[in-house]
Amino acid sequence: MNVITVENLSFRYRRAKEYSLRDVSFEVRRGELLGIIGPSGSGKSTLCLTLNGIIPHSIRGDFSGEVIVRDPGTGEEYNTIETPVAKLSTVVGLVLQNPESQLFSMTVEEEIAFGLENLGLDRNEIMRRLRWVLEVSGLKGLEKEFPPNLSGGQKQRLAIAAVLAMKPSVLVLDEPTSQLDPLGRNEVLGLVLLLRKEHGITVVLVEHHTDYILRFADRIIVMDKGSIVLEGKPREIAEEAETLRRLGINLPPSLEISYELKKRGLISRLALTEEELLSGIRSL
Ligand SMILES: Nc1ncnc2c1ncn2[C@@H]1O[C@H](COP(=O)(O)OP(=O)(O)OP(=O)(O)O)[C@@H](O)[C@H]1O
Repeated sequence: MNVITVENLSFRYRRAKEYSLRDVSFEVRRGELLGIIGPSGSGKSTLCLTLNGIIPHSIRGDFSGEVIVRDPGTGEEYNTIETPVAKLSTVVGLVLQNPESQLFSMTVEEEIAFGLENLGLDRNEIMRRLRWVLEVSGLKGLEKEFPPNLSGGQKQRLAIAAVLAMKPSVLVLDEPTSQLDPLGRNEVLGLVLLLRKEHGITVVLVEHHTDYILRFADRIIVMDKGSIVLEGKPREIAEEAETLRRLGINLPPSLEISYELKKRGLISRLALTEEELLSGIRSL
């Protein structure tokens, strides 16, 4: 079942000369982790903003095509053009690159409760959801902390927790680790995996660390100049290493090395991870 269906979507920001999205069509399937990669300026962030209606409701421009969001709980479908962002956000939660742009409360728990109060939920339900997201995001014990005092990884986990509290079926994360050190990055990506595996949340993840996407995504979309240029399973995308390189996408060392070995006929299978590379080399 598709939770999001994008059909022939094109978008040009107001006053921009060029289209940032050009005739983009794809679907997000329930329960999957869909990775999106592409060079800078290829339209990844713009695409994320269309998935919960921020484009075209808050950011305007020339918009054509459709984004249909389906709530897997109720089976209801929403065309983003006709549905307010507040409604769409209960199905599709969007986490931006810079967590600070999403945090504005005095304490961690207020930050999480804020959106819930706006949903008009009763006190008991707010407390239930608050306890749940604090637990899963690993922020328990930090309820009274002032968000700017948190580490980078904790801030981003708080931004995810605040979105998660709305109980979305789909989490869209736009380069959530780009501002983080490797420790923070692992914290955040670990949380994303946990949400998907243990809480059945569908994930759309834009990430320039291709190693993570190749290792954990079920499917990958590659964007260039506002269009989808490749789509497939990680192994299919890895086979296109030449194209990825040409687009300026960084390949993980295991893929670079195994690609060269395979080209020379030394191994038969590309390595998506270091473990796969080592076992390929051992069998040489
Ligand atoms: N608010 C805006 N107004 C006008 N043009 C914009 C705006 N935001 C982005 N663009 C343009 O749209 C195109 C796609 O940008 P977008 O940020 O979606 O790409 P991206 O793949 O997310 O890049 P990055 O990896 O650097 O974040 C770029 O040419 C960019 O300059």
